[in-house]
Amino acid sequence: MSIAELPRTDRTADTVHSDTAHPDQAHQSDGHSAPIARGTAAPEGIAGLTGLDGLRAWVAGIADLTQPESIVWCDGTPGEEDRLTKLLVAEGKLIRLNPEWRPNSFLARTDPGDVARVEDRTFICSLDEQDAGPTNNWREPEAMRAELRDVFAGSMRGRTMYVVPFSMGPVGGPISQVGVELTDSAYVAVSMVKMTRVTSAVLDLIDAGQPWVPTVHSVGAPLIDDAGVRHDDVSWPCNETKYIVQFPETREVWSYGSGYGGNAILAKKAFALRIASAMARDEGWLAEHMLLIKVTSPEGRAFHFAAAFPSACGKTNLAMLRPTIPGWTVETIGDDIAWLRQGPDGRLRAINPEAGFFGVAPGTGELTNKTAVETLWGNTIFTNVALRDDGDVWWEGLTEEPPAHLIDWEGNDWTPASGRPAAHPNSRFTVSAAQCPSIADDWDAFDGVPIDAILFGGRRATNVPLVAQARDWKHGVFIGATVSSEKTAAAEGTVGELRRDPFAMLPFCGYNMADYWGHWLEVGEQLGENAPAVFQVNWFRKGDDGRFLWPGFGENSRVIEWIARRVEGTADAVSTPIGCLPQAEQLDLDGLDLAEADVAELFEVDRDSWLAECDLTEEYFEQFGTRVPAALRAELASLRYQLRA
Ligand SMILES: Nc1nc2c(ncn2[C@@H]2O[C@H](COP(=O)(O)OP(=O)(O)OP(=O)(O)O)[C@@H](O)[C@H]2O)c(=O)[nH]1
Ligand SMILES: O=C([O-])CC(=O)C(=O)O
Ligand SMILES: [Mn+2]
Repeated sequence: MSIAELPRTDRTADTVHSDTAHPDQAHQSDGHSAPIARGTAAPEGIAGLTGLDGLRAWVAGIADLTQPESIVWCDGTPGEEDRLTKLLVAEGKLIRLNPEWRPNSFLARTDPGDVARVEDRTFICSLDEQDAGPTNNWREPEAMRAELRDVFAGSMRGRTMYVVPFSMGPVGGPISQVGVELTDSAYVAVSMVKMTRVTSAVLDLIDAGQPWVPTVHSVGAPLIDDAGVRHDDVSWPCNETKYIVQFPETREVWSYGSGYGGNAILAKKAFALRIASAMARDEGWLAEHMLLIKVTSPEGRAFHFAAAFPSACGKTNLAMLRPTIPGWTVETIGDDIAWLRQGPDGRLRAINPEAGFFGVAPGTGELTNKTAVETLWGNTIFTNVALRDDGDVWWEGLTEEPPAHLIDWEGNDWTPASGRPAAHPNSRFTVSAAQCPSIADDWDAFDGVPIDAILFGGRRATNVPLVAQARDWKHGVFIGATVSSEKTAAAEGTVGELRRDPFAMLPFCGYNMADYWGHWLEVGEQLGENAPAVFQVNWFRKGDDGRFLWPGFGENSRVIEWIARRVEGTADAVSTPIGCLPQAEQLDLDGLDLAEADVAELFEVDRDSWLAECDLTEEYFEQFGTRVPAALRAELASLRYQLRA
């Protein structure tokens, strides 16, 4: 057996261990207090918790607080995953899919109230409110710690607490970081194994003194109540009250009440973006909501692009793009998060810190994203998709014709006449990156890949052209800072509402957004001549009749080609106030059935609506006061000047 089962025998978390456990895990913990009980938000991070002793003390402290029935240390081995998924099936928390169609794959159905990220329950608890900024929910750290102490007290009673040590990025790599998630959800533990590098090698790094990020997760549904009475479990335990809390100074995460991936797989949005963005600010690098691809031209030249699009705006699809134009290939490096740092050669280098994909199911089909469909052949956890009568899964867009009968994501009978989606719009798949047929050979390169271009995108029915190139880095930062996009089902709220989502980081920036823009400007200065080219793209512009003007998906390769040619210096552009656009004949539209009027509209820059957009930008900047970098105000002034010319 590869897991150390460590049942608690009393409140000091005495442990027994299996003979295959990491040698140091066998050490009996001594019930030191956890960081939550330190009573101070002093920015010493986990300085007091270095080494394995520090880790054990922290685990014991959290166990004291949350009172789990047993503690299991995870090491990410296949045997462990098998054991956990079998347990989840036995508990009715996962449905095993028909192995004939989908080997070693499972379906989870969440509570209908726990289907997406909860942005209004996501908190940045910096010491100074101004450091969280107006776009984050701020709470005073001490007050939040007191509140968390209350909600986490006894929250794991009757459950197992999993200790999940993980590396973001290749273990020991120069851009990588390590962390540990404590969770009372086996679904989350298994998801972490697919999404990150869970291995006992992380414990060796911690043992050697490497700093690590502590993260705590509880579904907030103890099985034993205050009177000591045991209750039956449910298939998706969660709590109506939710907290997703980041302490950027002490680099800690606390998540309570939700089992949904974006709220509970804490290595992902909470650590790799909210905490990591604050680390990156302090240390001179970038933690971004970006996909990473390697693009190879017919002549064999390789380019690497990073692209930031808001949630459910096409990152996974672009990361797995199948070019429709001859001679070009696109390979996948990452689909959601990138960490970027200037390398010894002066260039900006990027890694994908994750090791799996937590992708949107609806809209993923043979015609739109065949690579994803192939990636999902087996070893996949599906959440909130529909179940077919033959024991396989289905979602809107997987096939053109829906099956005649399904069980929908809420467990009810469904037919095409039901008049509601069979899969939840934010239903997801969780699968390891290694299974992706388009994964690049160097996707897990120790020191990352050199970035040639950065793309910013959003979901805009109007105004924003198919593609435009920023004049320089500063203009690029202005474009990134002012992106607006229609809201999607990836977060609770009104779908379709237009909102500013700077750098696609609105829900993920762990500090003041205006300071973040300033940080980007500084990184640009540091990169100088080596700074990547910056572009804006929009696959989602619509005609008056409401249909998409651009076919998107594989056809986006035509835009990728133009971008690569711009980087290479072999494609021309026309200068407009908002940036450099391709002339129609410079973009390869061969074989596309596009009306001339539609092409014209795709590239239209309407001066009046852009001037109106400038007014909104000025208004938007106001909330950040004097923290808005002067360079961005200058960009706004220059844009207005050119639009009025
Ligand atoms: N019309 C159109 N739709 C697209 C295009 N690319 C992606 N989509 C759709 O947009 C939705 C979200 O796409 P994803 O690629 O999963 O988005 P994402 O940015 O990875 O989303 P997160 O995982 O939430 O960060 C899916 O329903 C896609 O089918 C495109 O080029 N055109
Ligand atoms: O975090 C999540 O729930 C999924 C995701 O990638 C996003 O919303 O950007
Ligand atoms: Mn995402």
